Amino acid sequence: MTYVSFAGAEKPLDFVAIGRLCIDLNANEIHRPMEETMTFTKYVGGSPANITIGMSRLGLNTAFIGKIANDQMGRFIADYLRRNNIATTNVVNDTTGAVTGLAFTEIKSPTDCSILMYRDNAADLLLTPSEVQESLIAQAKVLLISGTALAKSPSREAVFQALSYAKKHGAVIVFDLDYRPYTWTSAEETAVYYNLAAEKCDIILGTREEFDMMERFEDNPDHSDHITASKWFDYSAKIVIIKHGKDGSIAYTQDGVGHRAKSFPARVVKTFGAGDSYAAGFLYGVMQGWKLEKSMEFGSAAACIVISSHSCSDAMPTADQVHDYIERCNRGEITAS
Ligand SMILES: Nc1ncnc2c1ncn2[C@@H]1O[C@H](COP(=O)(O)OP(=O)(O)O)[C@@H](O)[C@H]1O
Ligand SMILES: O=C(O)C[C@@H](O)[C@H](O)C(=O)COP(=O)(O)O
Repeated sequence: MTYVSFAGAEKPLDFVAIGRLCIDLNANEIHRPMEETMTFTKYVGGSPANITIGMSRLGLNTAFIGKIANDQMGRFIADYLRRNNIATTNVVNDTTGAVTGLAFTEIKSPTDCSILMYRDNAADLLLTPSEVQESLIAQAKVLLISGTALAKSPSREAVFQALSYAKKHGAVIVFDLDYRPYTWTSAEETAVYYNLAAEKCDIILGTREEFDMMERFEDNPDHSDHITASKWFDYSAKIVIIKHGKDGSIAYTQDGVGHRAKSFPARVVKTFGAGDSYAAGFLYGVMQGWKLEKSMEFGSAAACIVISSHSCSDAMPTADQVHDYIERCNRGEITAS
């Protein structure tokens, strides 16, 4: 059964995301704390950027809407996007001297990872509503928004502007909750804006903890996934996915059915990047018209490939790599670390 309908060939662009374009600096010396880490490898980062890179690797026609610093880091990001066939016509250069957000990652063990973010005066949060190109969104089958871009004005208003263009032109709207507490000033403000945005979205993806944050004004004492998902079907949602890390994920649909996916075994290097690769793999599957379970399985396998690698963006797999991973797991050739 198809739960979401995507526009056909009349829309030339499969996927556009709005939000942050940043730099990941991933620790080279793994299995030690940040204090003892001396060298890092630079990659393009930022959750919506990673998802877009993932969609492009999977063969979809993609574009990005964002703002980059007018410096070497900004140029590195724009160049990387172009080399990955992501249209940058709506990637705007900052003119105020803002900088590129940095994410230093600490890899203490395969299960104990953290991120140290440098986000003061970050260019991505300065995108304005008037810089969002309606003509680009009009061509897109899917618009993906990410919660972190709602943390501050004017990026917050830019996202709401993009949402109204997407509604006007019939794009399927995907919300990856992508909650990063350090970007926000208060838990109340966070919940208010997340809920306002989620009302407008067709597909909502988040972890149990992210949905808990949104439910701070509501009654869900047992953290029930079913209760969480049900609320959104009174608005625009067709699919609500709650991710549970290694324990898999569950997708609810408007008919009240919960579709479950287990995770695959993985030789985990680090845990971050799982959600972004899962989102790319899942959305790719749904856009191919696959059943939800198969799309979720594909996302789960894509996640395993990324968490078994050093980077997030650069490790995003092709469709052949994901299919191959699933086959190898089914043959029992891959076991968990
Ligand atoms: N340790 C793991 N082993 C195998 N798969 C994992 C592991 N952690 C996450 N995944 C896969 O990635 C998906 C998303 O991971 P999750 O940690 O829930 O999201 P996020 O990275 O957004 O916090 C999971 O549903 C699962 O399929
Ligand atoms: O989103 C960021 O700014 C950092 C990412 O590039 C980073 O690699 C990461 O945290 C990925 O997050 P996840 O997929 O939600 O685990």
